[in-house]
Amino acid sequence: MSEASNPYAPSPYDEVSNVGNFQLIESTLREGEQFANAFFSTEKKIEIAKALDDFGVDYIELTSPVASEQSRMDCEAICKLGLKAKILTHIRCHMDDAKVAVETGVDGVDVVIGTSQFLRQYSHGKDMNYIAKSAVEVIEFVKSKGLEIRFSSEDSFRSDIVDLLNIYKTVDAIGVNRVGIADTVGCANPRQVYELVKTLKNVVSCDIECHFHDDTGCAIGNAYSALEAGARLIDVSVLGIGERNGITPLGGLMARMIVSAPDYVKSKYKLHKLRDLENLVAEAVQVNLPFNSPITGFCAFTHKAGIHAKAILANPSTYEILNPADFGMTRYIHFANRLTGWNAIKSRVEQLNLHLTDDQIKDVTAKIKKIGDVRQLGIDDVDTIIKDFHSELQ
Ligand SMILES: CC(=O)SCCNC(=O)CCNC(=O)[C@H](O)C(C)(C)COP(=O)(O)OP(=O)(O)OC[C@H]1O[C@@H](n2cnc3c(N)ncnc32)[C@H](O)[C@@H]1OP(=O)(O)O
Ligand SMILES: O=C(O)CCC(=O)C(=O)O
Ligand SMILES: [Zn+2]
Repeated sequence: MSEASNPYAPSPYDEVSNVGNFQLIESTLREGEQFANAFFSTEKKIEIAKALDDFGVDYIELTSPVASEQSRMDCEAICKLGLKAKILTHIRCHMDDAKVAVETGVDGVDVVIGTSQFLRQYSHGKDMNYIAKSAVEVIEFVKSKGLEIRFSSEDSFRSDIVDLLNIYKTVDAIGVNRVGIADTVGCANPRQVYELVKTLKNVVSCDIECHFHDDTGCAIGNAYSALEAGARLIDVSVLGIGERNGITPLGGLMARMIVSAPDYVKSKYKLHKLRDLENLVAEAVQVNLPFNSPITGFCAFTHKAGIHAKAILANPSTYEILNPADFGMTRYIHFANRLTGWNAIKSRVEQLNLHLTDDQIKDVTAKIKKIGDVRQLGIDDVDTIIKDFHSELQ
């Protein structure tokens, strides 16, 4: 489908939308390292960074170099790989951290500080004046080293809107490359995201980056809303790994975005590498790929009920918004169950290279459903039922 005739594409009148012009800040090696199971050796970090680069992400964000001596050395090692993606590290809004960060060889620094009352009171204990003063100091210092700098307000959606807009205005005025909005606790909904991004867009001239946690299941939807409202960059991690239940997953966002901006997504990202990338990270953090992951979940392109199977066989678009071939995947018609129908069984009969009339196929389908009523069926069971039925007719 061309983007002009695509009903899921942004309207041409929607001037602020970046749905067809977004960038990814890939944070598996920063936010993802905050996932409960994560421990990445230097070799594993390098393998993941190379795979992310090959996939085509725009930025790779790394753990703060002040987190530990090895974190600092790993940051330096990844910077030396000469990847196409720009390398960022993520630090607190403090000169001590900034001084270490700029020596690692990164292309840019992502600086963050909590602006909500919760974090101001219980995390760093600083007021907005102090935050603004230290932000200006850190930003000017990082810029003086010729590096990209992003300023982000942690817990943006529970921060006072006037405080937020003031601090963003201040950092924009001194030439920050991006400002970040962070839904640190996953409390925001798509409408709130749209409104905040749209408001911010009228206040700053730099790009807007967004970071969404998935505590309430909105991380992909919120990312989409942010882009619709004019945000340019979205933070993702492979499988969404991060603090608690994580952030916007790379694969899930690709699924959403390919529907709305197919040409852009297909030309920019090597989508057929997604499964290998997810397997690499899943193995590194010792989890299985979730069954319900968009695209790579084991049943993401499996069709089971007879009504679905019939229509899918006639035209896959009936029950698929994503084309598995775009991701190097294949669809599967699950016919070994009592919800099957004669059209699915007919397709299996043809695969087995047997010849039965439609009435005969309906009879054998009834047999399959009868057995499927009393026990779980496997492919072999159904093939045997079909072959026996066929032999008895000879
Ligand atoms: C929402 C996010 O995910 S933000 C990114 C989170 N990433 C990390 O935390 C990186 C890994 N962290 C670490 O290795 C450690 O926490 C370190 C090295 C950064 C700090 O370690 P410690 O000095 O032992 O402090 P600790 O972790 O107990 O507490 C955090 C400190 O940072 C301060 N702080 C927290 N956020 C910020 C901020 N954005 N800007 C400046 N200072 C901050 C807190 O006030 C506290 O300082 P304190 O020593 O005066 O109490
Ligand atoms: O730096 C940011 O924008 C986000 C930091 C973070 O991980 C969060 O607030 O959840
Ligand atoms: Zn986060």
